[in-house]
Amino acid sequence: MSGTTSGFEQARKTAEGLAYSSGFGNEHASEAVPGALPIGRNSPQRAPLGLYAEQLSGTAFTEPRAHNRRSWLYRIRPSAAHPRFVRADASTGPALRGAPFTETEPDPNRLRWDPLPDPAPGTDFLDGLWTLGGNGDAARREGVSIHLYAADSPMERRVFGSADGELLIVPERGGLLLRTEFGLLRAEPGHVALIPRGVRFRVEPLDAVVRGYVCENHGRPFTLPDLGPIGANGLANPRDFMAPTAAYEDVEGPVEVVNKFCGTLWTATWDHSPLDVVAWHGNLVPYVYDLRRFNVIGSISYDHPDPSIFTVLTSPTDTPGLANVDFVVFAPRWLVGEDTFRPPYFHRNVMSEYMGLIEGAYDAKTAGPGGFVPGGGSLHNMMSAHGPDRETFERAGAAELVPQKVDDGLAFMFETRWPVALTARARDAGHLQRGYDDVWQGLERHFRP
Ligand SMILES: O=C(O)Cc1cc(O)ccc1O
Ligand SMILES: [Fe+2]
Repeated sequence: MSGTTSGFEQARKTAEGLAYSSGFGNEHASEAVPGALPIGRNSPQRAPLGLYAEQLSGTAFTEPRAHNRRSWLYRIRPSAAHPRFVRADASTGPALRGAPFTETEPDPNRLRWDPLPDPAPGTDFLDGLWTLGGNGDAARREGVSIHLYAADSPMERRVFGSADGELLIVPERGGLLLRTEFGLLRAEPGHVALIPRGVRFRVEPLDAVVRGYVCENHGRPFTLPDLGPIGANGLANPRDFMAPTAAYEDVEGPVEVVNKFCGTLWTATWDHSPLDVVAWHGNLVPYVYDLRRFNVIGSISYDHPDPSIFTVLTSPTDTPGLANVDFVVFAPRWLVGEDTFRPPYFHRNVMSEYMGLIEGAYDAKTAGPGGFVPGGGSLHNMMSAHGPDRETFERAGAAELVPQKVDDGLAFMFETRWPVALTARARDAGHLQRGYDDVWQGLERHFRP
């Protein structure tokens, strides 16, 4: 079916009033049929209601309890009952690529893209994935892949999952209904959805055209950052992360299951839907989070704090304090700094920064066509000098420093430990802006010794 009005209206109806279970990292539990969840044990001799018990591990069995993530799924058939996967041909996700990224040399230049072109009619979420680039190596479970998507059609009799990492989906235009093994999530622009590594799902657009960004995290699972002296509350509060409640598909007949594995896509046609989980419990679950619930903390005296203060989720590495990738949001907030240049400062950063815009404008960049626009993105790789454009610099240097509400936009950043190498497609894209460097032209010398 193509993206007909009735398609997304039906999906909207389904998405209305979805029930969620709240809390990041909790031991959640849910059953779609009473009695489906075994009590007091994970793997009884015979699971209730004739279901199969299956464990899904997101961390090694032996990782410390505080980091350990796993869930138990009670399903109509075990995932093991599937035919052989074969390499997907180029017609499946033709613009999707994986880490390691070797098509181009990492580029020290500041780069910016306009939004993806509209999808060809009949494009579903998976076919609509377009990889910008990334770093690390999916097989070594480190680094990230950065994708964008544009789609207009539901994934029908088609399910996707990435063995390469969890997927942080950031809708920018149009809502998504995510039908996952754990149940249904609705993600609208301003929300993010987090699908754990390997969890299978399919996407139905809730609007005629949907567009957004995806951070595929090959490293350790995203977690909430420590709060240190901030205290016990603040930034993204755990209770605002919503897990689905169990909902299953009892569908026989061919379903294409696509698996992203070590950077490439593999496909198999199953004789039933893998979204057949009737009950589950555990702490490895998908979430949806409303970025507007982010509790923004910043300076109430002077200076512009580093953007790490805006970290929603972090994927740690073995080096204390060093992230594989941080997901950072620039949410509505007050600026009150005295004798302070209030927008982001000029800087060169050892980390590499990919930024996107969900709506409105970003306070370091001039809005409007040819600028940093919703659906577009910028890449400032390791040590690339960047910061406010000329107009912003001049405006902020002359501004009267009264309290100012920044509430005209929602921007985000994937900040990652290694440079992002582009796909050839991203390097050669028609929507790559030429002349991005010019935004820093005309920053004249004012030095008067
Ligand atoms: O480059 C950017 O716009 C992101 C950013 C924001 C900020 O407030 C401080 C540093 C930084 O890298
Ligand atoms: Fe930056």
